[in-house]
Amino acid sequence: TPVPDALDSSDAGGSRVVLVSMVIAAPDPGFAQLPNSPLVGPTGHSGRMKSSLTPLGPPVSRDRIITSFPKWYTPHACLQLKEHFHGQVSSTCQSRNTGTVGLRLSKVVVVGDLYVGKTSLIHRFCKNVFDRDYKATIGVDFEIERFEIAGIPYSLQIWDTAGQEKFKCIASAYYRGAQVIITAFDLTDVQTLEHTRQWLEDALRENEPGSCFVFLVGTKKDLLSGAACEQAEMEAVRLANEMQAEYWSVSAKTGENVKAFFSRVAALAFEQSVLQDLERRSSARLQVGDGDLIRMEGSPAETQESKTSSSLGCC
Ligand SMILES: Nc1nc2c(ncn2[C@@H]2O[C@H](COP(=O)(O)OP(=O)(O)OP(=O)(O)O)[C@@H](O)[C@H]2O)c(=O)[nH]1
Repeated sequence: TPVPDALDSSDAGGSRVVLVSMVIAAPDPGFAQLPNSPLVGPTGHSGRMKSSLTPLGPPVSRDRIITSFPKWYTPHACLQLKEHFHGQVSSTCQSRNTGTVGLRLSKVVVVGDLYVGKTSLIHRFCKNVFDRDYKATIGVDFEIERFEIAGIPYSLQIWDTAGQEKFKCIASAYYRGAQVIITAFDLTDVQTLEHTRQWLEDALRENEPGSCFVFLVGTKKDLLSGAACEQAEMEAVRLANEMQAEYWSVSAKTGENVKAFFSRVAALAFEQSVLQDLERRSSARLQVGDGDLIRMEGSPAETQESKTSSSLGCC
């Protein structure tokens, strides 16, 4: 999977211009390009891979430490109802036996119509800022957020994509390898909710079936009264269930639910990464340890036959 590296980001005529280039593929989609890896050059922009990402860097900030499993927003549209980490994950973390998970950057892609507030949501979480002025994203941009989950370092690489139709082809090149897809819509604009289906379909097309967690996020919660918000949420929850997505309402302006939402994203992605790592390691052990595991393709009779004919054909 090609790993894009943002090179430059600047303001130009009310747009955030982000130039991107491709660098050599990472071995596994979503797997960490180590921040100090020679594959990643200096970027000089907000999405730069900071050297502080190395395990020897400074500790993560206190509000990125997750010790108990973060709760859903509504039980009517959530990916998991449980309130604790998976037992196997807890014990693996306690024994610090999480393999490569601590070096992992899980890819999160944020999609949705223009002006719904994707950039604002990411900036509120990553930089704790809110900008009232609209600057359209051109292409893509990313931020990296470091967490400590159940005592293990973990990072999310959060991709902000352009909502404008004319940039869709650039943005869609970055959907691949996503562990999490966030489809955002504006709670005050029902059309943007309707469009989330298409955004999701486009993002899923670039990924393995069943490999992504999907979130549906209603933005600009501060602009709605309680009753209007409830009405909009009802529609959104119905659609979230159709999409098999977890639903959240947030406000980048006030910060409401923003941290809780990304903590939930990080915890779900982390738990899945640990479980996948355990599975990978146990199947690797089986293949190395079990002498019977060199399997022959086809039935024994076929195998024998092909062996015979091949040896007959040989001079
Ligand atoms: N009141 C309010 N305004 C918001 C909120 N989030 C975003 N906005 C405003 O909505 C406008 C669009 O926000 P952006 O974050 O740039 O939207 P975007 O989805 O990234 O847009 P594209 O980059 O074109 O895809 C800006 O003027 C923001 O200030 C919010 O939570 N509350």
